[in-house]
Amino acid sequence: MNQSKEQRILNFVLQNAVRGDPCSVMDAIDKYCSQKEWAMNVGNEKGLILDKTVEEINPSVALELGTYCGYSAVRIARLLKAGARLLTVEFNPEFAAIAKQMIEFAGVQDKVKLIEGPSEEIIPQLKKKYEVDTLDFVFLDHWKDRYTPDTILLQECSLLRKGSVLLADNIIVPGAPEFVNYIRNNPRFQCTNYPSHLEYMKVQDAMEKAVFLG
Ligand SMILES: O=C(NCCCCc1cc2ccncc2s1)c1cc(-c2ccc(F)cc2)cc(O)c1O
Ligand SMILES: [Mg+2]
Repeated sequence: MNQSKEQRILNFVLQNAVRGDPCSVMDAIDKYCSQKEWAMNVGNEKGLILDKTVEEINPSVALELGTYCGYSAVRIARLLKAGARLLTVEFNPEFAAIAKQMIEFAGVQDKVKLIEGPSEEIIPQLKKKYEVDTLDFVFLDHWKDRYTPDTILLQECSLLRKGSVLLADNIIVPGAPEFVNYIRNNPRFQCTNYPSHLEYMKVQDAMEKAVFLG
């Protein structure tokens, strides 16, 4: 049975990166996906915006929606302080299996909890089942038409507190126009747009940061 693209990405990492070295894992994925096969990792350019946001917040509890191969989970987890944790949610079992191996190879598995399932099911479980009080940081990188309903769901589940930061990928491509409209017109959020480019391409993209005002 021929391999999936995601399996080929993982194999390239296993053969070209250094076990326990998150940066070598990120570099290997970026090298493969820019030279061999495009894939929807956040990439290095938007990854730097993600890094700066995470470093600014220094979150104790972070949530990622849309794990894919684990590139941004590794990227976020490498910056977390001792005792801090990332919960990352993936819907696709094949992707989750790849991401699990990627996260373990990078050596950040102690900081990352990979949860398999749809975001609308997992979010309401975060408090009781995953012992979350509130979220300091949320990275939205899953289905673009789920950004708005899941942002509403996070509020309904009292998972945001004054100062919680949302960062959304793909504001231009594939685009999340309904989310941009919702979040920029919502007085409970303070928004900032970060122009960038689609991963591995010379195509305009952007990220949107939204700080919850409580
Ligand atoms: O769809 C994208 N990302 C979401 C994948 C959906 C996976 C999900 C995770 C999950 C977890 C929990 N509940 C439900 C879900 S659904 C995505 C697509 C492109 C792109 C850009 C140009 C193209 F020509 C073609 C694709 C670029 C990107 O950076 C992306 O993030
Ligand atoms: Mg994305």
